[in-house]
Amino acid sequence: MIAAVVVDVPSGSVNKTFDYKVPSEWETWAEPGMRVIVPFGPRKLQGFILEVKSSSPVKGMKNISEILDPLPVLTSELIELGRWLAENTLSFYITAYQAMLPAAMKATYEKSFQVLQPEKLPDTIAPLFLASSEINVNDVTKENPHLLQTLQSLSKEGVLDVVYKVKNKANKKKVKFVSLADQSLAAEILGQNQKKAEKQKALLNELLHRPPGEYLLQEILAETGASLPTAQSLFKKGILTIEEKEVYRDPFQGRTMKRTAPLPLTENQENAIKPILESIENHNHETVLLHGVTGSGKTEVYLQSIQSVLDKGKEAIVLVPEISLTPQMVNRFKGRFGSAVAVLHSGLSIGEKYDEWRKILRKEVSVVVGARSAIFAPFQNLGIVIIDEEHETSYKQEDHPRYHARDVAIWRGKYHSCPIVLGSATPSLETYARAQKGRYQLAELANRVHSNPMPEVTIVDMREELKNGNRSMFSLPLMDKLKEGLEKREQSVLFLNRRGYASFILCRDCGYVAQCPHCDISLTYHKRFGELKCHYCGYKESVPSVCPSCTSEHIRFFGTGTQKVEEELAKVLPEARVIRMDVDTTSKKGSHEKLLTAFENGEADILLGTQMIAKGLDFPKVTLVGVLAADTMLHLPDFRASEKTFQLLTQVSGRAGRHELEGKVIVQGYDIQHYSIQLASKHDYHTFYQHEMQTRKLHQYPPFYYLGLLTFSHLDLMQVVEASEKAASFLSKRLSPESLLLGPVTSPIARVKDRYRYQVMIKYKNEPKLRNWFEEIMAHFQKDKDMKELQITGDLNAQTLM
Ligand SMILES: Nc1ncnc2c1ncn2[C@@H]1O[C@H](COP(=O)(O)OP(=O)(O)OP(=O)(O)O)[C@@H](O)[C@H]1O
Ligand SMILES: [Zn+2]
Ligand SMILES: [Zn+2]
Repeated sequence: MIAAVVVDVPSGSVNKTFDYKVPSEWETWAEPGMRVIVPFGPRKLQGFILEVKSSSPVKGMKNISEILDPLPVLTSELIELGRWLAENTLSFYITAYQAMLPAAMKATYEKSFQVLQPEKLPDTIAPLFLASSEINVNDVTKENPHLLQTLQSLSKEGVLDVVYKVKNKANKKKVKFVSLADQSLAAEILGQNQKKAEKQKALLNELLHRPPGEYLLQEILAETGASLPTAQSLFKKGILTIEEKEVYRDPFQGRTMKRTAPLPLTENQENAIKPILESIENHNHETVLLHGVTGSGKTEVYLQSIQSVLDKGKEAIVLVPEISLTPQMVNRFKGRFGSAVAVLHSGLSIGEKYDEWRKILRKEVSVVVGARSAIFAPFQNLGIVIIDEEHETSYKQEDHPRYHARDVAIWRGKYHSCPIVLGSATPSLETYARAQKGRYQLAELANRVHSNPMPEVTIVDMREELKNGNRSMFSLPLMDKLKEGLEKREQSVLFLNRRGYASFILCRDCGYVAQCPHCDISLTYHKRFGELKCHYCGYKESVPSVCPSCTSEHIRFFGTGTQKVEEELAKVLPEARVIRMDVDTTSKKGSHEKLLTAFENGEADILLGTQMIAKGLDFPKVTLVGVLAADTMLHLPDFRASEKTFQLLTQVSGRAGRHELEGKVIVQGYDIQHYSIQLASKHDYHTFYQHEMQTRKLHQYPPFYYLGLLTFSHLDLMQVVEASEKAASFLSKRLSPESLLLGPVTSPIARVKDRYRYQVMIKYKNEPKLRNWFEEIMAHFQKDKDMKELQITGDLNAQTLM
């Protein structure tokens, strides 16, 4: 039997399978999708069996060294998906497969020296091998780096051997369980009148009073004050059984979840769920866009759709952006489906993630709630995928493999003939446009549940405030409302948009922000060169000392941090209790949850935070939402700036007045006339969509064009310029006349880790060979010896140009 194996070397020359012999004793065992260890040159590497076959034209095949899994970890579906993924994201097969599995399953490699001829060891080296005939290369490098060269030459002479080992990080957690082995013996000991057996008796007493069965040894010891040796001596006497068993690390241990029952759906929800249920019922693939305003009850529609999938014995994946994967969110799913739910997110330890993932593989759960990579959950009977907040940019992975979870979901939906539900209050333009064209079905929830009104939004012009002598970061209307909330004992949320901070220049008198004359994009301030620059076309100008629009001298970089806001609050509202949530206060594990719970329990009046408080939160007592700098993001060098601003303002406003109490939103900013702010305040997605589509069309951006992006980086500026120019001219000779080639220009982040970055951008509608051209360019420079240090990344559907 022959196994075709893809090995763990992410490189163009080995981006294919290699044939290995399967030793006859493993023939009944080896299957596609299993991890194996194989010899590769002098090394041993981890790999995946992609195929087993009976013959191979290859001569002198080596044997597989080891099979790591008792069962395939990649299903046949995932093997196929990995191929598609690698080809469409221009990444290596091995990278695609590794992205589908928990990090714990990726091998680490160890190299060590082993003594073959001890008598030939020189005196300088011999002491190293006193304790063992083998030493780890890493230990040598750490402790005796000067000996490394000698060791290497000794291995060339055959005195030492170099041994390569593959280490598996995936470890299972084992825990001891205890039970009574002999009830009558136990009773006997309890009856004896021995003083010193006090602890033994307590232990036995505890077990005798519990229903027969096994219990965590740790727990019984803690309960009775007995020690491990006490238990062990009872085990030796045959009174107890102690057994080690594998357990899952449970990040939700000890938490009681209130079970929830399905709510009777409103008429709107009934209409919205119809196309989803139909797709489930008819067993056909359909992508449904669930466009529902904040608080319209989208989650209940998800829950009931999942229920109908589970009723059919199938499984469900729910994707949630990392940032809104809060305990509150998870509880809504665990509360409905209990232990049938696995959770995958980056807050879990490597071991916890591995355990959650194995529950899926072993079919012990049927619902997964997780961030982007949960889309690869190895379900074999998938019945639905739900992507909540589908517009979130975090669904696109900005590293190899550069996949978008939405595309993977739709691929899997076709494979399993099941519905994909994209939910959002502010769908991405791409998605809404597809729904308009009929490629997706559109289901709308235009009102909040029980017709709660959308909160009233007031926009405050901070230029006016400044003119009237208010130099504080809080406008008068916001101060009034904050005070009112305090008096009424209601809660407020203050949101500070930190992205885009200090990178642009703003006139505090007229709101002027410097724009590129060619690209409709704000210019970015480069402090080092004292200039303003366009990251799309390379246009630059020097920093003005007075505002070009109103000649004011109040032209400066803009920015405030949450900490500063907190200090200000303490000055103007000393009686307010404030919880601050930002990267600093939530870095410790569990702190995120602790802060939210404290706020929910009414331990604070004001929740102050960044992006991380914008989404998914549902607090009944929140009546006021204040947005401190609504327009900062507008000036990022990003063609999605308006869309992101609209989305964010809508999400933040959605936190107010979701229950009985009426909500109010105050939005502060300088550039408040901008349509994304004006339309968000009116909760008018449709007009925003129309307006933004026109802008995108005019400037040839998605969804009218796809963006292809090649990024080059090199330590040497000349090399990177040369390579990117060559690539641009190669492409310009081949692209169809409808496509546009822009660049090469420096990347928005012009240098990372001392590497200069350049990019070439292609705006295209239909360029079926673009993938091949990108591959050709990459292969060309890989062969070029002078370009060894050059790195190229390609993206056929870039979401951002950073
Ligand atoms: N059919 C229903 N009957 C009664 N209450 C409902 C119903 N559906 C949803 N709700 C309640 O309405 C509130 C808002 O619903 P939900 O959070 O699902 O909205 P959403 O559209 O997901 O909001 P967002 O996009 O802001 O997260 C929740 O408290 C939910 O329990
Ligand atoms: Zn001005
Ligand atoms: Zn420009």
